Amino acid sequence: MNPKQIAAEKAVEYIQDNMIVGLGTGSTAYWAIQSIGARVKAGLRIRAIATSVESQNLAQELGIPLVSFTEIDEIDVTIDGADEADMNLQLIKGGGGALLREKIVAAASRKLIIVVDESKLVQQLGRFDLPVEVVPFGCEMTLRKLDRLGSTVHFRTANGERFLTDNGNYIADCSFGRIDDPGQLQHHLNNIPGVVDHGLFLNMADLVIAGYSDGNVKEFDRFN
Ligand SMILES: O=C(CO)[C@H](O)[C@H](O)COP(=O)(O)O
Repeated sequence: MNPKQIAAEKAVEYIQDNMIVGLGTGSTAYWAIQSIGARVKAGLRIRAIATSVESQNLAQELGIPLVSFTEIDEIDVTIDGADEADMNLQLIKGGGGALLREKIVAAASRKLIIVVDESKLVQQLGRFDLPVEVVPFGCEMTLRKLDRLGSTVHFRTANGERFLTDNGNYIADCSFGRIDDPGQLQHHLNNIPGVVDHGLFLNMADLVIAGYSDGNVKEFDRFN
């Protein structure tokens, strides 16, 4: 079994009948959705809310009942991936471009479980370029402001075009190098008009579950 699948299947053990479940996005969350789908088929009764069109489509294909925020105001548990997780459970997310919906869902969740393979565990955030979602209007100006924060920035592309998020925005991938003070960077990013949100998920994760290539799985919580 691959390490992403090992971590994802461990996380799905936390799901119980009658829960509202947040479905993450990406190749690790994919395995969690597959495993939830199998449990639903076997009789598990849950309702889910997806963080992207891609995950929503997959959930529908697997027969997982979906809800929207008009019907609920709290999510019991969300299982999502990450691009980096440090030992304080601070994260970089957004490699798949779904960071805005992921953050809305994470912020509405009583428990956020992050599933990764061992390569995502880092001493310090910053090796992975930080994805920042920006509104198309004035985006060149917004890019300059991101650049002035000390990053090397470029717009993400897909098939030769600027990548568009599910919300119709662009992603600026920002290389800051080692991020010594994620809280301060978050503060600066939140103050740039045109920045919708960014991939720093600080003090949000309750548990990180890491899968290893030797078949092991480890759980890290806030107090490790
Ligand atoms: O934040 C994300 C999508 O926006 C993903 O969770 C993150 O990029 C990890 O993806 P993967 O599990 O495919 O490595």
